[in-house]
Amino acid sequence: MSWKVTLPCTRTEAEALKGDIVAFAALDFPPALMTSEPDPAQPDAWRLDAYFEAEPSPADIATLRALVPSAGRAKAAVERLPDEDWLTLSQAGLEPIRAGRFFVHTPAHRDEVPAGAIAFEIDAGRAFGTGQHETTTGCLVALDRLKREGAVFANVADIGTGTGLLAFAAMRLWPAARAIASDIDPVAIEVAAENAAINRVPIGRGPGRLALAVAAGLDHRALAARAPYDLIVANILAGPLIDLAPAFAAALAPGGRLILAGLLESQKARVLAACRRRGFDPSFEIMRGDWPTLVLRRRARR
Ligand SMILES: C[S@@+](CC[C@H](N)C(=O)[O-])C[C@H]1O[C@@H](n2cnc3c(N)ncnc32)[C@H](O)[C@@H]1O
Repeated sequence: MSWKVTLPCTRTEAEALKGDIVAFAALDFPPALMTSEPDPAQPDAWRLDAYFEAEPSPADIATLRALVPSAGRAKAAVERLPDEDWLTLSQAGLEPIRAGRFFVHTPAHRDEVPAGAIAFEIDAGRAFGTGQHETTTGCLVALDRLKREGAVFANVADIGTGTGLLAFAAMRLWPAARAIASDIDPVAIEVAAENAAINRVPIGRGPGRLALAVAAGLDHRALAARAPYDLIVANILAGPLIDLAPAFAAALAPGGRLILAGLLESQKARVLAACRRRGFDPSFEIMRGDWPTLVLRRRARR
């Protein structure tokens, strides 16, 4: 059984909430959230729809209400849905994303892959990373730029992999690399494995293969055993990224690259300072909305 909560909102609010951004960035309870375009007959009637697996509590509704201040005291419509696939519902509105050479789409847009694109079909289901969020597209564009600049990576880690998308992208760009994708959330690793199968990403240990691990940060035997890496990607949040800076420095080879996302522009200086202290120099930055993606290089000497 699933539940749907609907609140009115403005177009600006709806656009800010589109996709999976909210489920990850603002809420501890990740309902599937989507904003709905208005009925053509009522072009100003935008609304926020949030799908829950269990009956939403008054606190859940209050949290949603805070996301759309224009709703004011408008009554939230709470609807109990028949046994539909609420995850499919939540993804139905996701348009494909282009980021660099990448094209990321849900099963509904399988037939729209442009010629020459590096395409991934991502069934986000219970994990973050449909490609809709600026932090994910920022990382995809950063990977694409590194490839265009001639970087070659043979040993890659994607920390906080969610759906697995960034690890898959790195493996398409550097097919001979061995890669490991980890997440603190075991469900994300299940989803990443499912997406690997959908996208024919070989799972395993050797070159050209992807290993998966449930781990907090780099704290896992498999992650330690594979170090030093020449590329680490981590789209998490500013706080954990700062905490992980020493571990990133220890796990990266001199000259190795670090791609960081999940921080807001206002948090960038703190993240950069933590990385500089640990022996990283900034290489370049990709800005998407309020979300910078930082690309850094580990100095030969710290
Ligand atoms: C913003 S999502 C990024 C997903 C995907 N990499 C992308 O770019 O779309 C962050 C992911 O990091 C995971 N995560 C959060 N803290 C973590 C930590 N300390 N170690 C490993 N994974 C973590 C979350 O479970 C979540 O799947």
